[in-house]
Amino acid sequence: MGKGGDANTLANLSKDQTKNLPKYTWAEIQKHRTPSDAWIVYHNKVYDVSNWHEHPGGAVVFTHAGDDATDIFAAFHAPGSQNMMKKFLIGDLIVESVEHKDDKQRDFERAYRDLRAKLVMMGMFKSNFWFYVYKQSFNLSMWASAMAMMYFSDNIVVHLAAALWMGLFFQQCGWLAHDFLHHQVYKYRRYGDYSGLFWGGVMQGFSAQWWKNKHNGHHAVPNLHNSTATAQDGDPDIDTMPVLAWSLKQAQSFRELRSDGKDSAFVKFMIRNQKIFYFPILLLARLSWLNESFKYAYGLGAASENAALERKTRGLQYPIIEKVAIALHYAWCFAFVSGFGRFSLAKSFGLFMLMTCSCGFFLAIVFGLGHNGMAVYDADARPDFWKLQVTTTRNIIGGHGLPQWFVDWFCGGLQYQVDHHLFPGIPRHNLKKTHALVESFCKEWGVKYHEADMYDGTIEVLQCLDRVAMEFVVDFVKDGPTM
Ligand code: HEM
Repeated sequence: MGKGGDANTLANLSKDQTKNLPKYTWAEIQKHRTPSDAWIVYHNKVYDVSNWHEHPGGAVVFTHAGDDATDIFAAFHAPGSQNMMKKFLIGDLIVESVEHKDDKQRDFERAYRDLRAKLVMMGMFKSNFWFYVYKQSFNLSMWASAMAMMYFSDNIVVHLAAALWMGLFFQQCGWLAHDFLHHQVYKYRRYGDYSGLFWGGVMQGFSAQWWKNKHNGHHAVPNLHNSTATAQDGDPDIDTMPVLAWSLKQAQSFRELRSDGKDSAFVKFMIRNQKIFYFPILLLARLSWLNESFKYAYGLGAASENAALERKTRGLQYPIIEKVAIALHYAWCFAFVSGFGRFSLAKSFGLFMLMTCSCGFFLAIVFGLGHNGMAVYDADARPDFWKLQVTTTRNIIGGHGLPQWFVDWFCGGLQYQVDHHLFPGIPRHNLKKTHALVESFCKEWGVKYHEADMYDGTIEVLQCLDRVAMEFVVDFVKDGPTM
């Protein structure tokens, strides 16, 4: 194990390519912002990636069409990937035309790129073999103990406890698959994919490629709204309409889909009461993800047009393994919830729902704490990479009776959500050290960094839902007929 990050990549590229290339203004770059007409900027060079659906990272490449992708590129790629960029190079950016950046902003960007290089030099991107041996052994022992409880006991209380324990096991598998599929663990990326297919597919029931499409998209544009209700240029994780809205604009977004331009009764009811529905929706999250994964892996549909297009044009990277992994998952789950053939259908279904809903809650509460109730941006108003990642994200700390060691274990590294978003390739055991540098960097450059414990963070999320619901109600009351 062990790998280095992408410290400084420009130098490798440009030697024989800089001469006689067309020069483009920033205004020109911004015109090419759709998948069929997509230009991106990387270290002041311009690349045309229009219709490049075969990109090994999938549709996420289009999230930065018409924009600067320098930092998001560094966040995702293995050293050496930039060599593949040559064939897309079409010109140079006229740096003076980038009017929205003053000298202070340029210094800031240089400083955070230097910080990244410093972290690479410090070995923060290198994983610890024994840490992951320990985490995987612990997870396997959770699985084996839940199976044994169901197999050996005839006591219903033990069966219920086993289903809950399995729900927690699924959550922990989610964190392991997350680390592997972000390529935090192995230098050789295929090993990370295989481990992700095991922990995410066989054990957790999710399609690895479905997850990458959704999760990498989220990382590229966290808390960014789609420009229209049908557009695919926003964060898929906050694409929760018509049941939850994270801003007034999002709450109103379904109007444009109706001929009368008004909100449906369903939207009005859901958004008005969204604070109440938040927890029940978390309980159902895993069911929805299982459904999306199954459809994606077996080619039966996709949750978004973006995912459907990626599935159609690129296919699955591991077509057989993906399908077998999910089939194996349901096979062992069936044995587990049926008490190895001893239980009635009703009891088996009840146990399935208990482990599925508890896992949904355990996973989604951490995701919610990570981003919900933090800043949301319109696609057009996206700030620079660092400010976007930091201001849309919340770290989770111990508090209100929950000790830090429990938070660390339960959140699986995502308690350092801010640091993880800035450097998704850093393995979780190095995030604490990384965090110290990130926090002081934010202080030095005046970027608002936020953390809260699980209780306070959840209150912030509910307050945000309530605030948006109130704004929405005021808005449609203002709009409607006088009573
Ligand atoms: C011309 C531009 C680009 C080229 C040539 C390129 C090339 C590649 C290559 C070779 C890989 C596979 C090896 C690796 O993971 O490093 C990859 C993966 C990836 N790329 Fe790109 N890329 C480009 C732009 C982008 C952009 C702009 C984004 C994000 C906005 C992006 C996101 C990703 C992601 C998330 C992966 C990892 C997928 C996985 O884990 O399987 N790429 N890209």
